[in-house]
Amino acid sequence: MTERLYLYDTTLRDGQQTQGVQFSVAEKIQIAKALDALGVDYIEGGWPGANPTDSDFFQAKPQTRAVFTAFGMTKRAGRSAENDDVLAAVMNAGTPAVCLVGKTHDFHVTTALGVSLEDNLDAIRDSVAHMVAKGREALFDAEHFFDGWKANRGYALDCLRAAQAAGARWIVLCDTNGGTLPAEIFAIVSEVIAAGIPGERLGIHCHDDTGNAVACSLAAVDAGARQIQGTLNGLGERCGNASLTTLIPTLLLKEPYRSRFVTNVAAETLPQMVRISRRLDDILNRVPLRSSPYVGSSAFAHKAGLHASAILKDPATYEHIPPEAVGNARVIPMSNQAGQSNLRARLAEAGIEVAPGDPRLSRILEVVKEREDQGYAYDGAQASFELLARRELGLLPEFFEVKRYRVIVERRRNRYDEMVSVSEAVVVVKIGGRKVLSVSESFDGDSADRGPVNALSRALGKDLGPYQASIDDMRLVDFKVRITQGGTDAITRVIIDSEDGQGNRWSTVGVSANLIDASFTALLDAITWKLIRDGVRGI
Ligand SMILES: CC(=O)SCCNC(=O)CCNC(=O)[C@H](O)C(C)(C)COP(=O)(O)OP(=O)(O)OC[C@H]1O[C@@H](n2cnc3c(N)ncnc32)[C@H](O)[C@@H]1OP(=O)(O)O
Ligand SMILES: CC(=O)C(=O)O
Repeated sequence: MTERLYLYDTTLRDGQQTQGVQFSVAEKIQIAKALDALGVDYIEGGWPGANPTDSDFFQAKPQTRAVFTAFGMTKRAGRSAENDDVLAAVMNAGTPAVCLVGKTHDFHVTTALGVSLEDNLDAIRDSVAHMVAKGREALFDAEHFFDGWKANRGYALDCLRAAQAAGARWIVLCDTNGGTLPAEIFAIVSEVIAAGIPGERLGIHCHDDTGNAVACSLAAVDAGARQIQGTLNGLGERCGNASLTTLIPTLLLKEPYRSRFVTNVAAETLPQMVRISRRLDDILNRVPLRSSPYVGSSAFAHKAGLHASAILKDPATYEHIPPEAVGNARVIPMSNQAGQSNLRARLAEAGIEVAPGDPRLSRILEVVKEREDQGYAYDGAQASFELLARRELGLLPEFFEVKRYRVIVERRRNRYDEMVSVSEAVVVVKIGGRKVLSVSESFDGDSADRGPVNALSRALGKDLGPYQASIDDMRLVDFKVRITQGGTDAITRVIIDSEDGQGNRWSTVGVSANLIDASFTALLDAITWKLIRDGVRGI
């Protein structure tokens, strides 16, 4: 028989405690809607009263199927729950559920709160009873529970019992400092259940300080807890919380969870995981983590020749699930780890069929390996790889020839008498028999200079005659620089990501001892690849 497992999302509260993350009200609304579509049971929206954004968000929150939850802390000593203004702001948000964090580690009660152990028990009892009396579903986040258990298990348990007796629907065991390991979590949750707090009322809230938040959450479920708290992409204080982006596919696809439990997340929603994860990164303006389980762009990337060879025979040889199950895609990148199998797969993706054993395949592999030895990296720059292969196969048309280019960077005063930098680029290309000179400044008068590479990109893309229509919707979206060897022989590798109006995105690479030359090579590849993709004919 299957058992119900509840998912509680705290992206909008603990996720907002991530260093560098600050959601606006509009962003919180977008994320709440995405979480609701995903099917989590609870959405913790923030701490009303703690800051204007959270207060405004609770006023503007969307209608959701998920139970909307406001977060706060137990009442402070010396006043009743009824008269605590911080708690009143939380209750005034009017949510059907309220989650209050309270101390369960004796050391924190005496040191952080500076109150007696009995006063803290009163605060838990009184605050939970207050929520229940107001008709709210009450959750109690037992802060530092695992450390508290190890220091004084009798007291930690008394805190849970106080919340239980006052009517808390859920008692959530928090590994607040994130230092507890999975086996210990399993043992302690088992002992808590044996001590009389039923698993159907227990939740788990883990932090990832040892990289084990997901494993710890699963260990708590193995021991009997029936609610998991987590965040999208594992956002959260310090190293983050248990990632729901990892947990949800695990619970739905992996045994014993798949057969034992049912969650509110429908199997049909699973292929949305990559989209939801990337949407959050977009909102945060973060580059998605390639190595994220299930949803990262490398989660199904098969770089090594042995892997790629077997994958082409049967993907199950090196994949734990089909990538489509979570909305991801298989990638077989080219690099110096590759063999002919990677190469043929990549060429086929680019629409180039080459027969097995064709001697040109070995030649392309040799060139890739030689160039990677010089500092190129093709596994993150597939468009440059395709151009290299086409060149060796005689399939690269000539579009234009770069005769020369120049960039200057000048510091000068603007009209407000402020010192500003101005980058100016000149590019001369020959298209057919015609020479074209283009000049561009990456400065619009008053605002900040956008740099020499931006100026070069604008000059190169300014007038390419017959090709202009194809490149007009191109834009440079990311620029990464890496020094591949230090000292006076330093080599610079530049990777440029470009995008067009149809949302296609491609990466190109350039390498040189000179940053500008490396950038120019990558820019040139970006334009050439776009012309090829658009089926433009050469001169
Ligand atoms: C484990 C977690 O992550 S819980 C979530 C934590 N989240 C946050 O802290 C973000 C939102 N917090 C805030 O905006 C502010 O801290 C506020 C508005 C809640 C409080 O601000 P301030 O009144 O200025 O207090 P400050 O932040 O300096 O300190 C927290 C106070 O709460 C007390 N406190 C901490 N936990 C609890 C608790 N569970 N119950 C009652 N009081 C508590 C502390 O002892 C401290 O009191 P003190 O000032 O008398 O020493
Ligand atoms: C409540 C919470 O966020 C914690 O204890 O980590």
